[in-house]
Amino acid sequence: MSERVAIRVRGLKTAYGSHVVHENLDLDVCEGEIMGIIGPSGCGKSVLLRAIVGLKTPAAGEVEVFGEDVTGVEGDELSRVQQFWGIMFQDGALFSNLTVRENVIAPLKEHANLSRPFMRQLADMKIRMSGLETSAGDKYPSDLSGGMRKRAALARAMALDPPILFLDEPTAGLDPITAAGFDKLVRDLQRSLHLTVFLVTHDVDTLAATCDRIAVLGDRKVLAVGTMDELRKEEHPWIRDYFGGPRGRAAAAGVE
Ligand SMILES: Nc1ncnc2c1ncn2[C@@H]1O[C@H](COP(=O)(O)OP(=O)(O)OP(=O)(O)O)[C@@H](O)[C@H]1O
Repeated sequence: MSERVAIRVRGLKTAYGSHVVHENLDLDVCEGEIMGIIGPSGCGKSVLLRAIVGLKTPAAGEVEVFGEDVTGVEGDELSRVQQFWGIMFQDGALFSNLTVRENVIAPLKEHANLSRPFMRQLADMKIRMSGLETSAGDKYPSDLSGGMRKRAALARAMALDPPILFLDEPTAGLDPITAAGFDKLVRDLQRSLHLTVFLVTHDVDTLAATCDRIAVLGDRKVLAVGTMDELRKEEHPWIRDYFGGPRGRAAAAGVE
């Protein structure tokens, strides 16, 4: 992890009508780190992700990515800055009428002017990097298991070799063994490609296995940021319950 900030959020406010989700939220994610984002259900983890990647326009505040102001960018400008990141949405959000290969090719078609055979080669490489057989490229999302769909979604998120990955609850709905395999994949890819990863999760095992630091959201802002060991010393009741509960203790024991 470097000291260079990959994602800088300052004074962020987001709202849906009169419902304010974030207010005066600050967060720095350093280049080359996996930052876990946790917090109670409905506290605004996914909305924060959406605000950073331009899918939710902030009511106030700024978002910078690699020093570039990306707040509220639109049109061609949005299309350009979108190449900084790949996103894996909570439900995978694969196009059900396209094969896995065509799903991975979709962002290449949109953002890169490449020949069809080259796009195919690149897509197959990403499919293999995600731990799937090349033959999975011919399958439709409905033909895959939940774990394979997640890998296919990760392959698509990596299609354009983005330096940043946004992962929204990547292990939700997976059995513990499949989830652990996915955690390892994320960690291995992050290390080998020096990715910056913004990872929204409820899964304390995922935090323990993958994250360098963790940001806890609550009360419309970031309550605390730190390593798991640092956060375990926090007095905030939700943080104490999260890390001090049976699951938190079991995850901690697993990494000791
Ligand atoms: N499109 C929308 N319209 C109105 N309100 C929304 C919309 N999207 C999110 N919200 C509200 O914003 C708040 C934060 O939602 P968000 O999905 O970010 O929570 P979360 O922390 O990711 O929750 P979870 O852990 O349950 O996935 C919630 O109160 C939610 O109802």
